[in-house]
Order: sequence, then C-alpha cells, then structure tokens
Amino acid sequence: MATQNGVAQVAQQTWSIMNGKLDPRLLQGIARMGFEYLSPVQEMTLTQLPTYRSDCLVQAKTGTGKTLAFLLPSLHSLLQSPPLPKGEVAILVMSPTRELALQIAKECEAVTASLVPGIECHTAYGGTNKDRELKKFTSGDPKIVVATPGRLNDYLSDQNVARRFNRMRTLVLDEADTMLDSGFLIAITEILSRLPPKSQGWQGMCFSATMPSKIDTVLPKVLKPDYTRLSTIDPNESPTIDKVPQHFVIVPSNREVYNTLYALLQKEHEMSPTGFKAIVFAATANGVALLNALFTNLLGKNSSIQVFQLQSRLSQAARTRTTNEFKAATSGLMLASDVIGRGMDFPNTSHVFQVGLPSNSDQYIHRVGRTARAGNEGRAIILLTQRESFFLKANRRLTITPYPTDLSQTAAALSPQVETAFQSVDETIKSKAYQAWLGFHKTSTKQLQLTNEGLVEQANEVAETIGCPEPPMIDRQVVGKMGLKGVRGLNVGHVERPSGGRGGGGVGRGRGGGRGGGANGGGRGKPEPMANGSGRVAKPTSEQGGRRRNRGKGGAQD
Ligand SMILES: Nc1ncnc2c1ncn2[C@@H]1O[C@H](COP(=O)(O)OP(=O)(O)OP(=O)(O)O)[C@@H](O)[C@H]1O
Repeated sequence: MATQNGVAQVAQQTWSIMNGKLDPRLLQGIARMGFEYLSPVQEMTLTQLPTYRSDCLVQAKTGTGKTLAFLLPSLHSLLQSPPLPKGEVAILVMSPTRELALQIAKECEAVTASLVPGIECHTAYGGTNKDRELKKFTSGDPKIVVATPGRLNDYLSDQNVARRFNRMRTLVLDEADTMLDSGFLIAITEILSRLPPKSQGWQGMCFSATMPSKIDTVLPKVLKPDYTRLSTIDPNESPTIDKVPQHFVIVPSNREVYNTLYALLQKEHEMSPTGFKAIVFAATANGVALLNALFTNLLGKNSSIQVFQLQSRLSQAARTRTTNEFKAATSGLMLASDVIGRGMDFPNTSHVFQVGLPSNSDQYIHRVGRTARAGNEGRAIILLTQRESFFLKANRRLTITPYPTDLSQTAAALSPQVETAFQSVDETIKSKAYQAWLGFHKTSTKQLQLTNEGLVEQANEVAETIGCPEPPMIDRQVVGKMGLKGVRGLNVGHVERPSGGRGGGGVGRGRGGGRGGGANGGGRGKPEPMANGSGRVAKPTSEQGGRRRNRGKGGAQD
C-alpha cells in the first residue's frame, strides 16, 4: 500500500479522476495543498454518492481525510448552484469542539484558496467575544459556517441571524455519533428547531470514525430515510489504524500510576529520541492540570521535551495558542483532556498515551487516532490500574497487547523523583484533581467493583500518592451531588466560592478559564469532563473540624 503525503492509498487514484466531475477551482485548491491521491474515504464519497447533494452517513478510520470528504461535495454543489443573496449561509458544519471547528475552517479555506472572488467561511465557537464575532458574521457574507453547538444556538436565538440560514443547502455533522449522543442531543434538537425544516430539502451529511448503532434512532433528525451509507471499514477488522501497535500497562494500584507513566515516557522517548511528539490523555481537565504541573517539574525548563497542556479550564486564547504551537511542533509532550480527543490533527504525533479509563471504547479509538494519521506510523499505550483493567476484557475487539517491557523496577527507582516533583505542585491543583478523580470514577463504581467506601479509599490513595497531607476537603453540597453523603473517609467541609463565581485560584487563575463546577467533577459522555471545585477556599465546618485521617494502608478512615 503506497502513501502520498501520508494518506494511505489502496486504489491509488490521482485527483485527475475527478476532472470534469469536481469544480476545477477545488481541484486547484487540492493541488495547492500538495495532495496527489484521493484517500479511500474521499474516493468512496466522491464516486459512490448518488449525487453530491445526497444525504449520507460515512464512516472511515481516524486520520484518513474525512474533512475533505464532506467539504468537497458540499462546496462543489455550492459552486454549481445559483448564488445565494449576500449574507445567506449555504453550508453549516457542526463540530463538538472549538479546536476542531477552527481546524475544519482552515481546511475549508485551504481547499477554496483558488477561488476568485474567495468564499467566506465563518467560525462560531464559545470562549470568544460573542458580540464582536456576531458583528463579524452579520457584516460579512459567510457562505460557510463552522460552529460548535452552544455558540450556534446563541447565534440562532437572534431571529435576524437565524433568517440567514433560511436557504441553507447542507448541514454536516462531523463526529456525528458524539453530536447525536445524549450530551449534545438537546442542543442539536434546539438548533434544528431554529433551522429550516428538513422537508425544505437541505442535504444532511454525517461523518465519523465510529458509528454506534444507537445513533440510528436519531439519524432521521438530519438524514432522509433513503440516505446513503458508506464505510471504508471492514466490520471484521480492528476499528483502529492497522499500523498502530497498541499496548497496555497494568499497575497494581493508584500508587504506581505516576512513576510508571514517567518510566513509560522515558522508555518510549529512548526508543525514538528524535521526533518524539506525544499526547497523554487523562480523564478530567483537573487531572490534566495535575499531570502538567508534575511533568513540568520533572522535566524542568532545560529539557529537550517541551510540555504543553490542553483542557477546557484554560482560556480560549491559551487553548488556541497551544493548539497552533503543538500543531507546528516537531516534538513535545502534550497533556490533554478530551477537548482534543476527537478530530484533531497534530501532524506527526508519534505516540498516544492514555492514563486511566477512557469514557468508553469509542473514545479510546478516537484518542488512539491522534497518532498514525495520514498514513504515518504511531504507537499507542494505555496505562490502567489492576482494577481498571476490566476495560480490556470488556473490549476484546480492540487489539491491545501487553507492553513488551516490564517497567516496574524503573518505575520504583523513579518514585523519589516523582514524590519530590509532587511536593512543589500547588495544593489547589492537587485538591481539584482529587475531586475530579472521585467524580469521574463515581460513574464506574460497578465496573470497578467498588462500594462508595471503597471508591473513597481509592481516591484517598490517589491523594496520598500525589502528596496531599490529608484527603482534600470537598464541599458538602458537592459530596451530596456526587451521591457520597455520609461515606467514610471523605473530608467534608464548607468550601466558599470566590466572589465573581468563575473559577479563580490554582489552574485557572489569571487565565479566566475556570468555571464553577458541576456536581460530579467528572461527567462522562461529554466532550470535556468538567471537574468541580475550581478556585474554592476550603473551611472546615465544626462537624468536620475534628475529622482527621488515619492514613494507614488502604487510605483514610474516620
Ligand atoms: N488526499 C489527501 N492526501 C494527503 N493528505 C491528506 C489528504 N486528505 C487529507 N489529508 C490530510 O490528512 C490529515 C487527516 O485528515 P482529516 O483530519 O480530515 O482526517 P479525519 O478522517 O477527519 O480524522 P478524524 O477521524 O480524527 O477526525 C490532515 O492533515 C489532512 O490535511
């Protein structure tokens, strides 16, 4: 199987096969991007769709060029149709995350770069100044809008803005399975109620690397019953890119997680010292902030490996800056939450590590898909505790094999360094990470075979490992919302919100990235698990003041 610019070629069809079928200005754009061959999903979509206006559901593995596969038919139809009046939108693309929306818009700009006059693409996503962006939208003439659901709903709540979508021709849901999943469904349903009805004839296009059958029931919201279903994935093959060796490392308990991760990173870096560009995924934003603080301390300023972090509690400006930096980097270590778990293209990412449980097997697949994109090589390793290893048994179709090297001795030798590095991590960061850990794992107590007491014991083991002198205090209300009221081992107190309501101290301080937390600090099935307790000041209540931990083996006990 040959590759061209990295995209794996099965049939090796050059773009010349599209001459006379695809608008020549788009073909010029593709040539300018340096792409010579169609990827399989591009070829399938462009040659097997009944028409470029047909509704479709398209599945292809991660990193195989789905973005162009939905942009090209919709842009071609737009260019071949009578122009819409100024200010009216023709193509609406929805993405689950801000970073992905920006990336899609850039790909759209690149492929339309040969058009004279150009075609305007507007990006609408949260974390930016809404009034300023809306003004840009209303004063311009965007024919394409790439948006995240929340901000799009804000736009559409203004009837003058909604009117501009009245003659919309195409609606694309990228990462369609997550867009139609419970976390987004309410927002999407609201958006659809503000857009012209499906009966008006707009085209629906749904794309993803994973298509769980449960989305079939909600597809009629965006696709006609006779839509075309295309897939480049053989149902009998592994759902991940073939050329990614995938391994697991199991550690006995939470105590061995951080030193083993350090040992693993060192080992993999040793094996490929040049071009080591790795993403480490963790379950929650606050867990990522903790890893970022730890590895910044461990690797120090003089390390050849630059440390990056991307998670939802950072300001959008910091998120965008870091995204661009890591896209351009030739090496580096990115600590990340699922804000970049899907769709994001960081060229030449050599490794994907996952620490702890992914929210489900599809999330595992998408995270792994951040490496070995566009036909490149890559490696993927997941680090789980013994208790979390049920994930492997429950997902045997994922071809994950044991890590070939025993890391336990190296990890043990690195323990003192890790311990020292944790000593200089801010207590607020640790406290938020602890609470987020509890919230996230609370949703899996059954699979983890833990009672609530056992869960708290595990969390307290984490607290001890990360160098907390005692289990960090959690606000009584939060404990209640987590369903952990009265559970032994928790340090319950009254945690005051700083004035202003937005998260202040610790991770988000000065960057405006924190948000008052939800109940469970972890949350699953959403693109970005939101952890709780940001920037709060802990005060023991009289009830809790005397509760001091007996931090013997097995964690805290009252
Ligand atoms: N025909 C092509 N030839 C060479 N490179 C290509 C081609 N099409 C797309 N690419 C590049 O391949 C990379 C992956 O493409 P893209 O992000 O569209 O993948 P994807 O299938 O949408 O991935 P994911 O499932 O993770 O969302 C991008 O860098 C893109 O520019």
